[in-house]
Amino acid sequence: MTDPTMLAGGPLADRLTATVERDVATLRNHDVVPTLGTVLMTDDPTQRRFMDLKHERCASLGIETVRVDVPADAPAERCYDAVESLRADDDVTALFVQVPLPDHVDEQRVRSLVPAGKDVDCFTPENLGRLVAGDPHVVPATAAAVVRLLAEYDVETAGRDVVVVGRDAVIARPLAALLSANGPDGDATVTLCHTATTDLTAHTRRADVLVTAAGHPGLVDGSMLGEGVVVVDVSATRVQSDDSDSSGDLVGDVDAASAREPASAITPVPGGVGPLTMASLVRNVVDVTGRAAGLEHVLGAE
Ligand SMILES: Nc1nc2c(c(=O)[nH]1)N[C@@H](CN(C=O)c1ccc(C(=O)N[C@@H](CCC(=O)O)C(=O)O)cc1)CN2
Repeated sequence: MTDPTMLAGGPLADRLTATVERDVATLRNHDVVPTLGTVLMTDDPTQRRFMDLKHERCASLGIETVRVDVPADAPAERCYDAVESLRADDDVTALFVQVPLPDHVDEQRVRSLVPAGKDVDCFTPENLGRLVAGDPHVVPATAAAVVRLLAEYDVETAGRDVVVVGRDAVIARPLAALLSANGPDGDATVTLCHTATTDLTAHTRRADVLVTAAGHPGLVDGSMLGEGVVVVDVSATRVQSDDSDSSGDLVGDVDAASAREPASAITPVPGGVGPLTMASLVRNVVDVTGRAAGLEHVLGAE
């Protein structure tokens, strides 16, 4: 048995982040301050931590932030108001809404409130439509991270069967659009599996590349995989560890121990897609800021 290649996201994230750091300095030299406004409406500690990490990363790169946290049980209007205030704030150049939102919040309404020009997550109907039509204005951070990871590790997608487990509009659907698009990093035959899929194993077993984004630890194990599959685990769910003092372990959807045997390559959790998602997000912050200021041409120049 050969050990699978570990598709580590950290080194790729470091390279991408270095380009962001340079471009932030360039924008600031032109008196433009990239500023990310965020909205978080959850009590989930893992989601709160992801938001903390975003703000820490922005601060370390010279990106200003405005953070609005809304209690999960607050009226939905509080969420809409938060997005509207960031939308109206001229100092805020980029806007991000963390999902999932509570059930009583109308996510479609939130999507429509985000201005397309400040959207760093392909969250608005306009930007999602452009992406599906093959003319993306912005590529959502997690989907961008998966595509970059596959390309950087020379995982071929053209003509291959990619199975995505998940069907949300922030990660799974944009990813399916990108991987099935005509051209480099695309040309795959993509199947989306979800809770109503009758025989998940039949799909996962014939995948050349399996991407899981379901948020269900242990949903996929080694017995459900075909020989040589490339496994990209997007999910990161915190589960209680044996050590009751710790805050728990971060795990993906795939049981990594049993997946090692059939897989030819696999992303670690943590340390796989997550770090690259963060880097892609700050890249998007700089790109939308530069575009709005008419400074697109100076980005990436150094
Ligand atoms: N609107 C969106 N909401 C959410 C998305 C998204 O892409 N758009 N994805 C996740 C949260 N997320 C980004 O927003 C995110 C997830 C994971 C990480 C990360 O750095 N993970 C590290 C571990 C970090 C740790 O130590 O806890 C890793 O996997 O190595 C960053 C951002 C849900 N919501």
